[in-house]
Amino acid sequence: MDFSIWGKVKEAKLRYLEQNEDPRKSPYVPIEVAESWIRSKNYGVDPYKSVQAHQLSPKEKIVLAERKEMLIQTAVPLMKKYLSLLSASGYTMLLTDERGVILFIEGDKEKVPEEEFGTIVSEDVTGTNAHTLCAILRKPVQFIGPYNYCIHLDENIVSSTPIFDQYGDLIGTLTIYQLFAEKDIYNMQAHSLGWITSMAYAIENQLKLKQANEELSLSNGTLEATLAVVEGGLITLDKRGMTAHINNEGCRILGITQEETLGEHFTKYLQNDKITGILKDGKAVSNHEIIIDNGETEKQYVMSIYPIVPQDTCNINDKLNGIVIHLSRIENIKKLVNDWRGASATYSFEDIQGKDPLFLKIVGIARQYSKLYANVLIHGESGTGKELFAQAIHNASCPEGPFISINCSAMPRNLIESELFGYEGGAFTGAERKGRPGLIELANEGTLFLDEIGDMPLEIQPVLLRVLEEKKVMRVGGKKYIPVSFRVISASNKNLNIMVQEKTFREDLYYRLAVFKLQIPPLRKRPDDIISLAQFFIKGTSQKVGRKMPVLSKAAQKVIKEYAWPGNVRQLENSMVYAVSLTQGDVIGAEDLPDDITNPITPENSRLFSSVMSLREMEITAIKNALEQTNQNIANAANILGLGKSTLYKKLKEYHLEY
Ligand SMILES: Nc1ncnc2c1ncn2[C@@H]1O[C@H](COP(=O)(O)OP(=O)(O)OP(=O)(O)O)[C@@H](O)[C@H]1O
Repeated sequence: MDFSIWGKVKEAKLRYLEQNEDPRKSPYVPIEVAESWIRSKNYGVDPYKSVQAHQLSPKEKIVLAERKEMLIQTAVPLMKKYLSLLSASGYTMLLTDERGVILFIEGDKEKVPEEEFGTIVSEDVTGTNAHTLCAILRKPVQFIGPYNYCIHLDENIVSSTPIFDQYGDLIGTLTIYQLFAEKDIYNMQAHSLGWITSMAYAIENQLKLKQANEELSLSNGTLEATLAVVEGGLITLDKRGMTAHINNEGCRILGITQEETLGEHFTKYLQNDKITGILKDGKAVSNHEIIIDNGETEKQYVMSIYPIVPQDTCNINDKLNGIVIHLSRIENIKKLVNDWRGASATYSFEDIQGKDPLFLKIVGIARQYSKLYANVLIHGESGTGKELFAQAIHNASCPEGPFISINCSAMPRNLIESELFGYEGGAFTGAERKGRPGLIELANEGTLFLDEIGDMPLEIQPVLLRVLEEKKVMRVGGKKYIPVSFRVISASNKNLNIMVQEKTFREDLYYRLAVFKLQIPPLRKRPDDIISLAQFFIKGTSQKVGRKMPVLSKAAQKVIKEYAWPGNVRQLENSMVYAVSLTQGDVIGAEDLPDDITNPITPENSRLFSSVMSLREMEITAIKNALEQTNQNIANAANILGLGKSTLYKKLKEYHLEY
């Protein structure tokens, strides 16, 4: 820099200030400086006033301190260090933000105006100065005193350099200035621009490093947080199969701690061919069923494995960096399946109506049973409410678990085994490719309700017994056992004790099922409940169809009280639905009740019907004959009868016929 022009610049500035002579025409004034003088004049800056800086408001200062925290923390220690190294006095260093607001000032304070954090020293306030010009030009500048717009700064020499962030955005300026009168000026000033540009460079590098570290720790934190909330176990292995990461759920599933797994080969805690496979061929595995023994229990999980490959890789075999294993509880999937197939219990103990003392005692016993996780056998005539009790017990003990109901009499014999136990892919002709879990597997952690258990085929009984004893099930055609835990509630209207004596039901299975027994009394044995139950059903039906609840006439009450109700509560419910639908007015008369209730077949009047067979009897006889002729073949019998197979099953159930 040529310091001999000092006086020439001073003169040019005075001519501009006093005679308004265009400074751009002076050969001694750089064009950027001349233009800045013109802007300063237009801003109304007074060049003869020594202190004219403004302060930010206290609130603005707080915001600024937060915004520039990282820059201040990085730059200030460096500035202090450089200043302490300078033996000569008379130096001042200034750090500003990109708008020209002071962030830090340090040095020979006696010789510079008293400025502090938050002071605005921008071009529009203090006129042309080195740091604002360097910010405008986005490059280092060196200033001789008279370049400054204000006269009182004429004796300074200043070097300013911009500071950029990692994205190339201007975030501040670094300035060093000294008084012209100081000794050794040529020598020192020649170096000062070099000092501050290298300092700014060092600040920028440190900032980049800090920012990169911050981003890394943010992304690490995000990853950790994500892995912690992800449902299921997550394990990351490197390409050699060594464990790089495992989340808490993963540890819980495997029954191990992070310390035991990290850096260890996966085979130490999880033996699986699929994992070995993907480490070799890099091919993802999705939804593979797996059984894991965590040292205490064996549980079923669904495992998916994903290869980790660089984003730009097409051929994963060459560049597998590692794999991510995801383990989720199979119960989540089963729950979904059960929700879809409506495998849940709707009734609870509150839904069981009745005030008969004997009946209430049974409800109390059932409540006790629900607290103990043991199998229950419910005996009672058809329609007495056996399933209602089963659902209530289930809901009182494990409402979250599935309630899988199986009607043993309605299930086709040839399908019962695969329905109950499931099957592996290709186990038999017509089996699905991937196989299917059975109802017992789906009942895991819930209740398996075996309705009409007396109709469970004898050949299936030992298999069911084994499942109940060993608490594990093997699918048809399968090779491995799947652990299961469920409560069996079975129901029967047949006397299983007699069936055991007649050897049509296995004794060992009977004792497994009948840990607790419930005997539901028929409706005729609790006459006090008949009218209240009838009214309960009338009310429910009227509400459903949105009409006023009709009253049960005295005559109707007499009829239903005297009737024997062979179909029990179900028959009473159906009769009340019928009566509500038939009644036009507000009263249900005896004539509104179904015929079989008002004119029951009694020993006295049965003679009238003896020569004529009822439709029901005719159907039963026809079905029996067809089954006999076809050697119990349902498909052929249905063919002979001109019925669909499912209709025939329904009728067999309805008439309680064996096949
Ligand atoms: N005490 C009761 N309170 C209210 N409703 C009842 C009661 N008992 C039975 N019901 C109703 O009667 C109908 C038949 O009950 P449920 O199906 O439980 O009988 P079940 O003994 O299992 O019959 P089945 O032996 O024919 O399978 C259901 O609609 C049930 O809600």
